Amino acid sequence: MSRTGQPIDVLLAEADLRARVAEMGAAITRDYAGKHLVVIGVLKGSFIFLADLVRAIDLPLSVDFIGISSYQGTRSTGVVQITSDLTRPIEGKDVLLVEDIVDTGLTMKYLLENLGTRRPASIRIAALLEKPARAQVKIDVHYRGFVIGDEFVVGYGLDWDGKMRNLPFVGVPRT
Ligand SMILES: O=P(O)(O)OC[C@H]1O[C@H](OP(=O)(O)OP(=O)(O)O)[C@H](O)[C@@H]1O
Ligand code: HPA
Ligand SMILES: [Mg+2]
Repeated sequence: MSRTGQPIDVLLAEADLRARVAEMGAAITRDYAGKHLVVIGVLKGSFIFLADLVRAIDLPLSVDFIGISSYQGTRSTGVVQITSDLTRPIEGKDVLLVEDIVDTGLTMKYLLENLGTRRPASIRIAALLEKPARAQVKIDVHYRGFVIGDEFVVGYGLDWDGKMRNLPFVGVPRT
């Protein structure tokens, strides 16, 4: 395949992603009716999911991003770092944190603790994927796209060493 340089087995096709993101957007629209949401994308992995999800939410909202990094290749270093911070305070705001994947849960644990100290009115997580087999901490994912197995996945924002984020589907590189 030209975008990857190696074969990828499709796990979630474009149509599966589109349908599930529409459902998630509808649920969020219902739950936050009458409120103004602050949608926070966790960079870089969330950027494609976030772009599709916000277009499925029929509410007034703002978007901000926080840059986080902990993975090298296919492994979590366990050390979570903020590489770029939010541009606005979230005190008193209803925050929806948007992630591509909750894997060990360490990134989300760190973010919930860090953002929690900024005193938002509420904070929930929308994650496209959750990998419970690898969880090291319990994270309450309020809006979950798909539960997947223990495989390392790429595409739709998810990378392998910085590459393959631009695949329009979620797949598993053949090893
Ligand atoms: O639950 P965890 O085991 O912490 O893994 C999940 C996090 O790891 C990935 O980000 P990464 O640190 O690779 O940065 P990226 O989003 O820029 O790819 C992914 O996008 C999540 O943010
Ligand atoms: O399965 C994964 N793929 C890409 N990035 C990731 N970050 C945590 N888990 C994954
Ligand atoms: Mg990554």
